[in-house]
Amino acid sequence: MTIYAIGDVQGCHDRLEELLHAIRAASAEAQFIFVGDLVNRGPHSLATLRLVRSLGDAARIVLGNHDLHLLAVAQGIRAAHRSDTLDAILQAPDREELLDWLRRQPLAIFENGHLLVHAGVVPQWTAQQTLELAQEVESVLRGPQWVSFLRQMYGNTPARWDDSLQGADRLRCIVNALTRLRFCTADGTMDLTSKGTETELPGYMRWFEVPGRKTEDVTVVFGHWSTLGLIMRPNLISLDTGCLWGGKLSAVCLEDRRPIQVDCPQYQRPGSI
Ligand SMILES: Nc1ncnc2c1ncn2[C@@H]1O[C@H](COP(=O)(O)OP(=O)(O)OP(=O)(O)OP(=O)(O)OC[C@H]2O[C@@H](n3cnc4c(N)ncnc43)[C@H](O)[C@@H]2O)[C@@H](O)[C@H]1O
Repeated sequence: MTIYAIGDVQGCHDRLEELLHAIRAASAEAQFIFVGDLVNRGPHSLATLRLVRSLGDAARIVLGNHDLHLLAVAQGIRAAHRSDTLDAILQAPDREELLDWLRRQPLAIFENGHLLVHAGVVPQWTAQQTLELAQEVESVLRGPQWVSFLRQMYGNTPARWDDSLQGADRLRCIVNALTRLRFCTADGTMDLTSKGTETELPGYMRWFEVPGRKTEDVTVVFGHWSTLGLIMRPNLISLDTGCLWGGKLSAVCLEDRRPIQVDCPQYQRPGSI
């Protein structure tokens, strides 16, 4: 089975259609794993959601922070941001089916030696532990308490994972690592504010450059961090190539690591948000 991981689409539906076309030209039976942030800030979030859902069993996704943001806005828990492009989804006749489908998606997937998450993994977590912790959040999102979970999801604390964390703090820490992490310290303390490629905060580094992180034995595939661009290392693939910002939309074949990219017009100007 040929599987392509696909980076952050963020509502760039037409670019996604072009990318899927290019992938299928290379491999007609290809399957897809999206690394999250299907929606928001780009022009066609509704069409993107419908397209990915319509792929059925051929597509899997992990949830990103913008996908969770959509769920929270739809429940009236968060106000829409001025740069949001979610209105068409919120007004769509199939809104409930789409949102119900979205909230049942995982936050981490393991596929043939690859761990796929939206943003990152703290250094203390093994791949197996990451999947188990993701499942804790997934079961809440799929269950009757999902709206109250979203109410408690926001915030940057606790900044450091501890196995003894309980309740909302535990779930928030898991969500923040999997969907928002960029920089952390060697002991896994997260900085959830810096967005560039480097941080000047002493002791903080890119999460995937923490020496001895426990996911070094698998290939972690992630999106979220558009300023990094495409990174391919033996045990790492970074896939958000700034489609939204006038970069590219990228896919990488998990079997042979062949990248396929399409160029994107600039929908948002860097620095304007
Ligand atoms: N538990 C939780 N707690 C809090 N919030 C939660 C949450 N769960 C979900 N959320 C939600 O998360 C949402 C987004 O938060 P934000 O903080 O707004 O978004 P982000 O995903 O961190 O950054 P962004 O989307 O700008 O990232 P990118 O790498 O593309 O871009 C990064 C920067 O790079 C810049 N950039 C891009 N391309 C560039 C280029 N070519 N040159 C220079 N700069 C560039 C851009 O200007 C941009 O500022 C919020 O709506 C919130 O509701």
